[in-house]
Amino acid sequence: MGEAPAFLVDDLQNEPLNGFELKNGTCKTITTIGNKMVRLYTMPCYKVARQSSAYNEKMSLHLFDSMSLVALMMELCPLKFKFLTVVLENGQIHPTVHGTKPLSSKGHSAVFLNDRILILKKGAKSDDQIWFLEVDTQYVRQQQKQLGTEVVAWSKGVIGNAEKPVVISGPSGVGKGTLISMLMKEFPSMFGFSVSHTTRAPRGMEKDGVHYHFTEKSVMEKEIKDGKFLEFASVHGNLYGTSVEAVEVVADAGKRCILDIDVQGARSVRSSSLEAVFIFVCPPSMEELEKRLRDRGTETEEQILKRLRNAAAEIEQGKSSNIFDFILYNDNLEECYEKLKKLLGLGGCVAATPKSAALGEFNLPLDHSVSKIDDKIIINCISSGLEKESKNLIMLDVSALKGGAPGRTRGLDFQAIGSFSDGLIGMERLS
Ligand SMILES: Nc1nc2c(ncn2[C@@H]2O[C@H](COP(=O)(O)OP(=O)(O)O)[C@@H](O)[C@H]2O)c(=O)[nH]1
Ligand SMILES: Nc1ncnc2c1ncn2[C@@H]1O[C@H](COP(=O)(O)OP(=O)(O)O)[C@@H](O)[C@H]1O
Repeated sequence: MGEAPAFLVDDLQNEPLNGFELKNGTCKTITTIGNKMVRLYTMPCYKVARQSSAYNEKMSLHLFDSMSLVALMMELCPLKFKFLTVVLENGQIHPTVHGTKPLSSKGHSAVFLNDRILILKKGAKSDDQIWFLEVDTQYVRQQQKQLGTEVVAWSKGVIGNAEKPVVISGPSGVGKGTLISMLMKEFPSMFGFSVSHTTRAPRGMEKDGVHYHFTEKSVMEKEIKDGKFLEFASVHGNLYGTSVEAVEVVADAGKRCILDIDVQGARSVRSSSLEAVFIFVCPPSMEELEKRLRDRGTETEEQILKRLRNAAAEIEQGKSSNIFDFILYNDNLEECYEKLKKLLGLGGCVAATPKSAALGEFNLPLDHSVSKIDDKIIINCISSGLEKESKNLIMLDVSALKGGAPGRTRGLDFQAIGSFSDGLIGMERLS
């Protein structure tokens, strides 16, 4: 994060170009988005001789196209290449770049989609082929307003949709962790836990990367500034937060994500673009809550008292705010668990199989051309056989995009719509 992207943004008045222009074999893709002109540079077969002795062995001479070149230059010598900056009006600025940028590829095609650019990486693996560079989306505009700088944001494109994540909140000691563990144990292939970051110290049995990502306050604050977090809050004197990646990796694995976060975090998620189911867990009484906290034996007396003080306010907010879709009373554990399953649609004996969010097999060959008709991107894949050249047409539907930067852009759909060779178009060759 924080690097400048591989394009220039010019003032429109300098070169009034409307719409989208993709010049095959030339060095750039030009498009206008909002009040910016975006040029995506491609430099096929650009020769890079490594100067730095530290890298001599690994990469003395390479042929790079734009994306691999850019990826490497940003990593190895970011200051030397001015084209890795955004130019606005008369001045140059380095935009804040959110999201994870694509790694190197053998080339790319780009398609303009009003507020963002769709990038198809050539020869990449099926789960790494489709990327979006957001230039004027709601997320980008929000971030620009907040940060007071130009912002662009990367997100990876994913075929299909993920199931709505489940946000579970409630006071400390109410039984959230216990209920979540039961769910994950009974439905291991269906649910995945969003591993939060926290600045609190690990408890005896807690493992870094499993229960939490234990981190330093200064590190977490920097990552929050870089846009890595979906939400964060100060809870019981420590910083807690859900990284964008923590939720996306669960959905990438085709699982439904469960978030155990406090009421402030739930409120932030509610007002974010992430659609989720919100559940608040209440104790049967404050006395029972205190008993559970004390019996758990993981906190000092001071910490217990702090958690109990915060509990009353949390319960009031949980019940009265319109953040939560459901309120569950955790009196008898088994009964509460059954209710939880029911409201997640798991009431019957057989649990529904989650829809896999993983990418289907979609291999974009090096040789292809791209065109756009409304919300459909038509990719014309050309492959040369022994005797003749054949072409396959793939349609990528971008009409139902969901999510987006700085995480994943979901809701993509693709279909093979035909093939043609010898000038005949159709699913079958006519004889
Ligand atoms: N906002 C927010 N709250 C979190 C996150 N992770 C955990 N929490 C909340 O922080 C509070 C304290 O969590 P923890 O220290 O594990 O204690 P416990 O709830 O007593 O087990 C709980 O209310 C959690 O739901 C997070 O990523 N974001
Ligand atoms: N319904 C229940 N009845 C009695 N004890 C419970 C119940 N639910 C959870 N507990 C116990 O209460 C303690 C706190 O539960 P935990 O899941 O750690 O809470 P939280 O994650 O909300 O802080 C644990 O020792 C757990 O075994």
